Amino acid sequence: MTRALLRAEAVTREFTSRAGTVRALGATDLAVRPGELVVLRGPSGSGKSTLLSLLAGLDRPTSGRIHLDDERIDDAPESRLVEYRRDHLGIVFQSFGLLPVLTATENVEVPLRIAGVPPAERTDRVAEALDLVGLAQHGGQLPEELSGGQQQRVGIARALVSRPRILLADEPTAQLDSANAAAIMDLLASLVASQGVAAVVSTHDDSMSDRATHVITLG
Ligand SMILES: Nc1ncnc2c1ncn2[C@@H]1O[C@H](COP(=O)(O)OP(=O)(O)OP(=O)(O)O)[C@@H](O)[C@H]1O
Repeated sequence: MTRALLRAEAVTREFTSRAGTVRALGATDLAVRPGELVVLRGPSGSGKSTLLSLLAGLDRPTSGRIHLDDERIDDAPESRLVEYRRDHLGIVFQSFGLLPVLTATENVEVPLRIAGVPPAERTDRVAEALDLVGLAQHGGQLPEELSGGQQQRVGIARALVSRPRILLADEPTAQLDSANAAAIMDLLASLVASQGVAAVVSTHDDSMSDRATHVITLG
């Protein structure tokens, strides 16, 4: 079996305030390989967002380890985590995270502009990414001119356009009706398999677990 690309071992996260200590995430193991979709499920407050933040290097565990290949990222310097996010991660947001004044094409182009990809290559890669999510004909539309499901497709195209090795999504279907939610999960599952991305996706909705390679239940 291919080796795990991203691995968490016995990670926990506690937050301490004057009111006391809250255990946001109990000891959790996770491993995801290229082409796999790991679904995180569990009730509200069970630690799904906390775990995704740790995997994204946006927060650090209280105990436990996180590896990218052979490299520990839980204790890596912040400068390395910035590179890790830039070079390896695509992130899909619950509320889509699109810039309202930019068209679908321009939104998808943003990560490539930041990465300094030349204009001609940007055009090709944005067209390819919009095509992958079934929006080849909608690139000129603003987010407000698209349905919620279409906006999330733009969000997925933007996450994949930089060809990340890892895709993280925190409740990407929470703002969609059940038909659109199912369509987005099917799309994510097929893209993960076809693009060979290692994906970790959280959801409240147990029916989404059908698309998973592995399911991790928190809480
Ligand atoms: N910065 C923080 N300080 C204190 N407590 C926190 C912090 N972040 C999260 N928590 C607590 O940790 C627990 C887990 O939160 P988290 O947001 O990870 O859950 P979740 O499973 O993603 O929930 P939801 O499904 O509602 O998004 C909750 O009890 C939350 O209140």
